[in-house]
Amino acid sequence: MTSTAATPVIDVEGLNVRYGDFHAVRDLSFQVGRGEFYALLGTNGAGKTSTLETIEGHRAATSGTVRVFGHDPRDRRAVRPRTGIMLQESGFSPDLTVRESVRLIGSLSGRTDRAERLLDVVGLTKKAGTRVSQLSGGEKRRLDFATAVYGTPELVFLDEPTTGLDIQSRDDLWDAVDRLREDGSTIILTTHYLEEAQQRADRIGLMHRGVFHREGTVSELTRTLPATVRFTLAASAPEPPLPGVPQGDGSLLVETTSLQKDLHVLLDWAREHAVELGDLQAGPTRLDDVFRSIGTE
Ligand SMILES: Nc1ncnc2c1ncn2[C@@H]1O[C@H](COP(=O)(O)OP(=O)(O)OP(=O)(O)O)[C@@H](O)[C@H]1O
Repeated sequence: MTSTAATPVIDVEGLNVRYGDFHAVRDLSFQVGRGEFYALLGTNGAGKTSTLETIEGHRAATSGTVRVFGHDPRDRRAVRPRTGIMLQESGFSPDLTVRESVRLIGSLSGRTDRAERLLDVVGLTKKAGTRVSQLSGGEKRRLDFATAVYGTPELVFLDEPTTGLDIQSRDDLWDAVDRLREDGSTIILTTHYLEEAQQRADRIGLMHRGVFHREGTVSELTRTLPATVRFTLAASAPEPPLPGVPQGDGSLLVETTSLQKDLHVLLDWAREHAVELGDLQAGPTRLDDVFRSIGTE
């Protein structure tokens, strides 16, 4: 889904956040529609946390308007029952058990759910009676997720949700997010694992120094940067049809904005001349490349 619904779940207009003289978020505007998966990404210090804290109702905007479900996010009674938040650092009481933590934090949300269901979702059933102080870092993260999605909130904030999780736990978490989406939840993700956002987000806001460097779907973000084709040629091979830049490892690197067309040209040429393209690799533009381009533009 790429379009925002008529009434956005999140509506940010001309948001500014200042810390004294420092202007951390500058005239930021964006909307997130019902059921969308939106990733807010950016360089260190870009203003993501300042923006999210304002949307979550934890921080007042210096100027501009922020609406969540059409309400001021600091109107906790209107917004909190519809929202689940997985922060980077949890505030669990170390003496409570896993089950007690889910029940306590879940009950504060005003929603209903079953702690056993959530513990099963995050693979903590066997740890239900364990005290939080005895959980590993990854287990605490899974508990964070369980409490954030208690009662299937309409809007879920996931702040670096997979940090510290092993591959199986990551896959399980993303499966659970898929199920939330099937139930219609809107997801806001921040992460430094760009491939997670690239694979899953409907739209991405890429922040740098308080503004959007780019905003749009993954293909809108990557479209303007070239993809790459890399290969080696025998010394006796004729001149290839695409200009390649020799690399230190002896390969040739071709940058292209029409990957499929240029690959055809190259493969047709290789067949025609019976040339072998050694170690052939073709890579689409990735979000990492867009990030790297921030420093060069
Ligand atoms: N309470 C504060 N007082 C003064 N400056 C602050 C405060 N909080 C954040 N800043 C500054 O505002 C800028 C944006 O910070 P913010 O935490 O929103 O960025 P971020 O995009 O979340 O960064 P990161 O990816 O490094 O976590 C940074 O330069 C930061 O130093």
